[in-house]
Amino acid sequence: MARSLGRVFNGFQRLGSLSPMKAHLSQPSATSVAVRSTLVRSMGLALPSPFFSKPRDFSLPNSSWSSEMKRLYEHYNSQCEVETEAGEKQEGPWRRLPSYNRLLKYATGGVYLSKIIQSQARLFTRNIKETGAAFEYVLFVNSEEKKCVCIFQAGHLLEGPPGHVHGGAIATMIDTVTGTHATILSGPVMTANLNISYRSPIPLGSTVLLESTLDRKEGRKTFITCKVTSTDGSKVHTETTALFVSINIGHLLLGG
Ligand SMILES: CCCCC/C=C\C/C=C\C/C=C\C/C=C\CCCC(=O)SCCNC(=O)CCNC(=O)[C@H](O)C(C)(C)COP(=O)(O)OP(=O)(O)OC[C@H]1O[C@@H](n2cnc3c(N)ncnc32)[C@H](O)[C@@H]1OP(=O)(O)O
Repeated sequence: MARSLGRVFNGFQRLGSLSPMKAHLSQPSATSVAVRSTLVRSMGLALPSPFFSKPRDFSLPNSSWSSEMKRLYEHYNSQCEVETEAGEKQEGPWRRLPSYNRLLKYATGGVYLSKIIQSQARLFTRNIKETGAAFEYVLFVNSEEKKCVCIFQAGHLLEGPPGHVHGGAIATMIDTVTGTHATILSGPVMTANLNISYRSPIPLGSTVLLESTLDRKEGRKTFITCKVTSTDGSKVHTETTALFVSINIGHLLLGG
């Protein structure tokens, strides 16, 4: 079981460090086949087959996305693959992270894992089916700069103060972005501390940017900072420092 979960996190880390072009399009060297099959097993990146249905990737554009959300998506997505002077395509500085409503649902594994699969659990930010109603977001990672950006459109079900986004929903997105970033940087982690300063309210329905940056690593501890701003950067909504502690995944699930 722990080994299966390890594969999930390894797949996640590889998404942060390997080119999707390399993983999916290059000649099938032994390494790329191994990487690809790990990703397929652990992250549900399966190709259509009679035996598996393809999971929904929630981070792709849908009709609820505002023009600003789409514009920013295109801005980062266009930097995931760039063209050389010779006209060849190669990986760019950014990579889009796919997003599913269950981290473990598409992993294979032993008896203990199948019990988890049978449960009704869903990722908190991806459990509302109506598009645009709650958390619409997409993450891009820049391994070179050790940065992660998230374009987030807050739907009408996230209301806190009238007409504005609930502070807990904002914290959820900060935890999601910094937690994902820390996992890419350090493997399996748990949030130990989130320290959020709320500077200005976020209007409901608006699109904002979350920028997560590695501050430093000290042993098992990964320190990350995160800023939420308006999309033009002129308004700061929140400033956060976050601490993630590396864990043994088997220890977490067995409660030992
Ligand atoms: C299934 C895996 C879960 C992780 C998932 C994360 C990301 C997944 C990635 C992608 C998936 C997609 C989306 C993800 C979405 C959201 C991510 C959400 C992540 C969470 O939402 S997760 C839930 C909330 N989270 C908790 O439920 C944690 C409860 N907690 C504990 O489980 C323990 O508390 C733990 C493990 C944190 C540490 O326990 P431990 O026994 O392993 O280590 P220990 O206590 O010895 O601390 C070691 C060193 O950290 C320092 N330290 C510890 N805590 C500190 C604090 N608060 N402030 C300052 N320093 C602290 C110590 O001072 C020491 O420092 P030093 O070594 O220098 O002495």
